Amino acid sequence: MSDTFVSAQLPLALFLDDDSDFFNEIRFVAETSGLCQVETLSESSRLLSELAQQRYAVLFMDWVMPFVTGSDLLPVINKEYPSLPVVVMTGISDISNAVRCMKQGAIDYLTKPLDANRFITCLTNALKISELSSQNRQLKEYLLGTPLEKPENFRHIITCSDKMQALFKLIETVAPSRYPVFITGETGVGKELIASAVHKASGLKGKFVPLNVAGLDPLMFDDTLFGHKKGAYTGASESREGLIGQAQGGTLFLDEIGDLSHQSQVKLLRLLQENEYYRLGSDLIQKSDARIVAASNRDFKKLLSEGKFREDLYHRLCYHQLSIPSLRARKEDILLLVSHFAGLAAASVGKSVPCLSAELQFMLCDYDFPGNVRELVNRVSNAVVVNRSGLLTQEDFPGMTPKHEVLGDTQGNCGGQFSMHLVFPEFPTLELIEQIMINEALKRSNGRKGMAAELLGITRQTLRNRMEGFESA
Ligand SMILES: Nc1ncnc2c1ncn2[C@@H]1O[C@H](COP(=O)(O)OP(=O)(O)OP(=O)(O)O)[C@@H](O)[C@H]1O
Repeated sequence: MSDTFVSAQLPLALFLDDDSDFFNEIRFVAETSGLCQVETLSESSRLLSELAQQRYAVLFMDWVMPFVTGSDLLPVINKEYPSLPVVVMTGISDISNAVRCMKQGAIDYLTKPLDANRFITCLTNALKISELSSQNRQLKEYLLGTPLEKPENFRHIITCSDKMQALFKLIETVAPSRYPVFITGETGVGKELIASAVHKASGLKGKFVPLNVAGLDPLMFDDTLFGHKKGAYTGASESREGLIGQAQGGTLFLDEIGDLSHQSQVKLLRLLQENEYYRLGSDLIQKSDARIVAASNRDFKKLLSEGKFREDLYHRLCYHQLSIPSLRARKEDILLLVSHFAGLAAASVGKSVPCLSAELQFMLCDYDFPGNVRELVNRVSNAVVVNRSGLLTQEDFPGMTPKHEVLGDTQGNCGGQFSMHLVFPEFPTLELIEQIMINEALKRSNGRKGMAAELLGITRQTLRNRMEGFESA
């Protein structure tokens, strides 16, 4: 291993090459660039033990080397150190080799003899990628690692998903800033709930004022948002404050912002730029300090490219962005939400909370819920109201097509229409069936034992005992 060059604060780049003349050239250029410290290695067989020390920000690696070649090493490096940017260096200046390296995961490709400018650009890019992936890692650790500062701000959102926990952490980070927040997510994922959590976490003393802008023509938008002066138009017998006035010192939540007319987009842009507005019929400037939170389930890339939404307004609105995962991307929430809303629905009609048959639980977890939580709430509430037996089954959820066939009949009993000989040529033992069911439940619940136990209709402890039974058998 050679000496270390330049300042100790700089990131460390490792150069692997069996040609020591080439090292001198590299060292000189990298050293004078002041971008990084340089270490060199000439034996490719030592590379993996060197990387195991996790000291390097980037790796420049020769492709053609005796014994262990670049093509032997690259797949291993990508698997073991996926965030380490690797640049391949070789004397073979053919495109197909370059394409091969990039396909195997190299971020760039340099040909020898070295072009100093090209080398510096490549080094700068590699260091930038390394910095970004390290920031990304730190952010991920932060978002998942530390507990929420004020979990009470999120109490009304039912979830056990890590993705939602990470979103809550992000909300705690951005909420105190006064800049706009843009919330995206499919219909029914809970954008309004998240907007109100942003307001709570912001600590703003004013009110949370929601406005759904879909279907508001420009005049209605102006009147609702900005208010009017008495006599502003025929029928305006009293002056009206407007929602932006009500949101003073608080948060204005603009839902379905993708549906805003062009004319209203201009008005909103002015409000965001100047924090000023006029009431209809008045030439007195009003000041606003309301924090704007907007939401949409529309495809903004498409709206922008079709010219249906102003780019300048979009960029102002999405100073901070929050993206809510769909329910099918956090299936672990499904049964939790079902049981919460079944409890609420039962209480609202004075019934006791019904149980869920095992195959219904399978079906619910298997279903995609295109309407997300809203669809789940509606389906569960309807099922609880119409059910009379106290056991919810597939029959109580009409029109829901499971992706996979569910074993069993609609009464919650296994058997019925199911042709067992198609699956088991020989009659299976109960133990075998149990093992298959437990494996399937663990698969569907991504290994979460609590949820798997719920799916199986047994306690977590029973599941644990049965699994231990298999292991010791
Ligand atoms: N995690 C959750 N916990 C409890 N209730 C939820 C959750 N997510 C959504 N809901 C409920 O689901 C319903 C739909 O949520 P919301 O209106 O916030 O959806 P949305 O994303 O704004 O939908 P749209 O894009 O159609 O306006 C509401 O009744 C909301 O309270």
